[in-house]
Amino acid sequence: MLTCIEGLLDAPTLDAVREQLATSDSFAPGEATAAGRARAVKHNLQGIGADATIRGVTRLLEKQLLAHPVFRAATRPRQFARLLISRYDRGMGYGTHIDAPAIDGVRTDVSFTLFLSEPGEYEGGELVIESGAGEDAVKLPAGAVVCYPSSYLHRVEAVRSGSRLVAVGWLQSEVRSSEQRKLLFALDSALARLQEHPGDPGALDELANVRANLQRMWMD
Ligand SMILES: O=C(O)CCC(=O)C(=O)O
Ligand SMILES: [Fe+2]
Repeated sequence: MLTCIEGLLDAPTLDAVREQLATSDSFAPGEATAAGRARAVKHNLQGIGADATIRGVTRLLEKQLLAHPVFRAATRPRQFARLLISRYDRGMGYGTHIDAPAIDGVRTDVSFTLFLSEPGEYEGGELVIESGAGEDAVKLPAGAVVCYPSSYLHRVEAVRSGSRLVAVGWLQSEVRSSEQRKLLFALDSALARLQEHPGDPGALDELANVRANLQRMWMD
């Protein structure tokens, strides 16, 4: 399941982050932070983790992500494995790969991309995610995040013009199974909708769906 959350960063935070990264020259070839087969297909620039600006930005972004109720409900974070700032200038991309199962000893259950550039600032650069149902090409407004199970193959199409700036990250979830996370997320969102509008028919459909899926899961 893919979850897209718009407006995760508010405008002042987004502006501050972009300003700091625009004046930073702390980017290096991204191959160093890829392992295995991914290394050969990774062509981008990466914020250098030891740099004070990059560290400050990644800390701030982690805080914002953890403070967002929908991000929390969708991912149920236990621990971030890593957060990286990535830049794709013209001609750069990242071929089809699977993310490492663990980073620095932390299991990766959820991968996410937090967009820092507006879609109109670059051509190409779609994040294409291969879920069981086919491919989704994702290109979101600045300040939005997409979360997906780390078990999905994915790629970043070559940037044809402009520059694509994102924060990418991985986390271990309190709920290891993506199927179970999806059910809990559906329950959370139905409950929130019912609290707001008692009897909301969309929320009742969602509850009926969760019930049927649980029954299917548990029935012999
Ligand atoms: O830039 C992105 O949206 C995702 C990059 C990616 O797949 C990775 O760094 O492993
Ligand atoms: Fe990846």
